[in-house]
Amino acid sequence: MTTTPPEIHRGLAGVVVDTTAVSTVIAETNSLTYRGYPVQELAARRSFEEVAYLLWYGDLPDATELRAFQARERALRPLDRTTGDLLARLPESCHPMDVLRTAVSFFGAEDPAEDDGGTAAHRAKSLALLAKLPVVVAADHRRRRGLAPVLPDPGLGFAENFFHMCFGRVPEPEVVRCFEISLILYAEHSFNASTFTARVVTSTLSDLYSAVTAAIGALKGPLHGGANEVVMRMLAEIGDAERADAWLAAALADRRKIMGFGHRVYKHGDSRVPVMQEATDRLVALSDDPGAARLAAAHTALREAVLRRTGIHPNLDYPAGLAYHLMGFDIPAFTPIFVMSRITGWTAHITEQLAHNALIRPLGAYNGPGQRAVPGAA
Ligand SMILES: CC(=O)SCCNC(=O)CCNC(=O)[C@H](O)C(C)(C)COP(=O)(O)OP(=O)(O)OC[C@H]1O[C@@H](n2cnc3c(N)ncnc32)[C@H](O)[C@@H]1OP(=O)(O)O
Ligand SMILES: O=C([O-])CC(=O)C(=O)O
Repeated sequence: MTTTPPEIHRGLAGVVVDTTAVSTVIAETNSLTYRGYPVQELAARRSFEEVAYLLWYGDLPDATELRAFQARERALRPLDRTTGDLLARLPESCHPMDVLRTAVSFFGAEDPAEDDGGTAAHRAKSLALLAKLPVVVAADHRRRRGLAPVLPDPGLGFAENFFHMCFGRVPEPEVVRCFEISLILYAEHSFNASTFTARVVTSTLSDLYSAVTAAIGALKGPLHGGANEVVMRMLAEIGDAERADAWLAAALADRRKIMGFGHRVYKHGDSRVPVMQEATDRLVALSDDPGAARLAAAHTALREAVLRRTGIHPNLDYPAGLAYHLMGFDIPAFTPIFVMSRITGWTAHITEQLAHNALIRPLGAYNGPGQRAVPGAA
């Protein structure tokens, strides 16, 4: 009897695995909406806190709802002593994403309601993670510079407070706004690899912390969120616009992937790039660092060269990588900043998965040796 071989979808490319009401990515029109709102309009008119509320509750908050939401987020920021001590013991040789992954796992171990999968419990845990993750990232950023942590300031908004905790000061409002735009653009992107990871873990009825811990692990990889760090290392290596094309030619000849370019869904440009690129251009114009214009020129030259030689467009990590450098953050903090934002999308999907759960368990087509006897067996 002959059987038809199963159709294989490596990397689940093009496979629709479920419905979602959180966001939609329409590759044909390069568009992205969160709960129906175009992300470009949210980035132009709304705060990151409003976008977090939108992703979790399905609609934008009114003024009273926003005030209450902000007050709760600000009150949840401080870390307890045990968490601070644990994180301070991690080796500085580990990547800051390892620190975040450990922190979330520890938050779960400490939470007596860890296994409470109710919507109210999920919302409380999601908000606590939104509030606390920036404190972990900032303390780790300072530790690597040999500096003591700066406590969160409940008088400051989410984006301003992060600068305050990293640098002990808040930069000019335009810089804070560019940062906030990056957080809004990074917040959610449908069934990307890290969100899907969170949904897979949730589908076994495991807890929210386990799902987020796994999602952090997935985001760390350079084919996903880790690319924003590689973008900046690549630009530093290229240095000057004149070297971009030769650098690219050598990288392509080595069959290396150019980080910050290409996308599984968008094949004609990432819907978020124009907004982020504009924000990055504003940062270059604001910068008094003489190196900023040189790096920006190399950034443009590489983008043009990649498009000319391969036809591949940049993704969000390409402008965001340069933007975070211009804001003063150290490269290893770039992907953790992505986590501070994507925690909103991940947790919205975890809640959605749980509300209509089906265990995620695909099939594999076996291509190993045929059945054989174990040596020594009768
Ligand atoms: C926020 C985000 O997570 S956005 C994504 C961030 N990741 C990156 O920037 C990493 C670099 N990019 C890539 O590796 C890829 O574009 C991915 C993984 C993001 C998507 O890739 P896929 O949809 O799986 O496409 P795939 O990797 O098969 O690429 C198709 C072809 O384009 C080429 N290609 C795609 N992206 C790149 C790139 N960045 N540099 C060089 N070539 C590339 C591939 O080599 C492949 O060529 P081939 O058909 O001759 O083998
Ligand atoms: O959608 C993807 O595959 C990756 C991405 O851009 C994101 O997660 O923001």
